[in-house]
Amino acid sequence: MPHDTPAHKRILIKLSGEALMGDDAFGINQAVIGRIVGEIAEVARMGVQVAVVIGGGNIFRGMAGGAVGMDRATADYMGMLATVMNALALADAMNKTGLTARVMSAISIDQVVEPYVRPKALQYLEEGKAVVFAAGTGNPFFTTDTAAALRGAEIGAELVLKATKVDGVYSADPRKDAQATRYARLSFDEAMTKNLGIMDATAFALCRDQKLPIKVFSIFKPGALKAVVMGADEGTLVHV
Ligand SMILES: Nc1ncnc2c1ncn2[C@@H]1O[C@H](COP(=O)(O)OP(=O)(O)O)[C@@H](O)[C@H]1O
Ligand SMILES: O=c1ccn([C@@H]2O[C@H](COP(=O)(O)OP(=O)(O)O)[C@@H](O)[C@H]2O)c(=O)[nH]1
Repeated sequence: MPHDTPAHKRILIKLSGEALMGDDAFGINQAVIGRIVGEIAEVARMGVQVAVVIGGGNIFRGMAGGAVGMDRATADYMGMLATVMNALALADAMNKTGLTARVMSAISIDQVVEPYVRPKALQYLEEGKAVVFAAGTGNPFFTTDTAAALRGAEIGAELVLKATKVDGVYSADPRKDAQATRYARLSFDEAMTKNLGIMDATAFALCRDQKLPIKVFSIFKPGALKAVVMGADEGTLVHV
């Protein structure tokens, strides 16, 4: 049911690294980042407290081609460092739009960004600052989707918003199966037993146990983020 005021007070947005590439083959596209940040700033101006977990897939992924033959943990640390680069770019763009952003990293890299300290993150959110969580969970063998579930639970977010390339959860990967149909809502158990592939099982399990719902929506659809925040029927809701 749409509201006149935001339906949520504190949200955690998971932004895929690949969303920052736009149509480029690699890296960060400033025009794309500017547009995404504009949408985030709009919901922040409505009084919603915003935290972001940023991915790194546009630069490096522990499981991708560039890491073949590498020790997995080492490759994953490279992936986490990639998310730090994205976090810096995102916070820079946020600061330019008038939002005040703070980056907090799960691995210590003190000359570059401050470490993740939960009470400090909560303080920033209360002050209306946007907090960008970098370096995922700080552990190899995890993903930034799991980091989103973890940080979302830690900061008491009411909803995890998975901002991605597709406009919801489908019966099969819509990029591979044209017959796939989109769910308006589904339970965590369904998402996990059907192996729907949009998020990893660790992230789903953590959100399920913490009763933290997830909205999957397209970051490429203008206005979709605001619609989700207003409680509109946008994307797919994954719930307990
Ligand atoms: N059942 C499904 N419903 C929706 N998307 C799916 C599904 N299975 C796999 N996907 C894929 O998951 C991707 C979204 O996850 P995301 O984490 O943003 O991408 P990536 O893993 O490439 O960073 C989409 O690009 C989509 O192709
Ligand atoms: O807690 C974490 C989060 C991320 N990563 C590494 O960082 C990469 C980039 O993150 P992810 O693939 O989740 O980014 P996205 O798909 O959102 O762009 C991953 O492939 C992993 O190699 C990790 O090891 N631990």
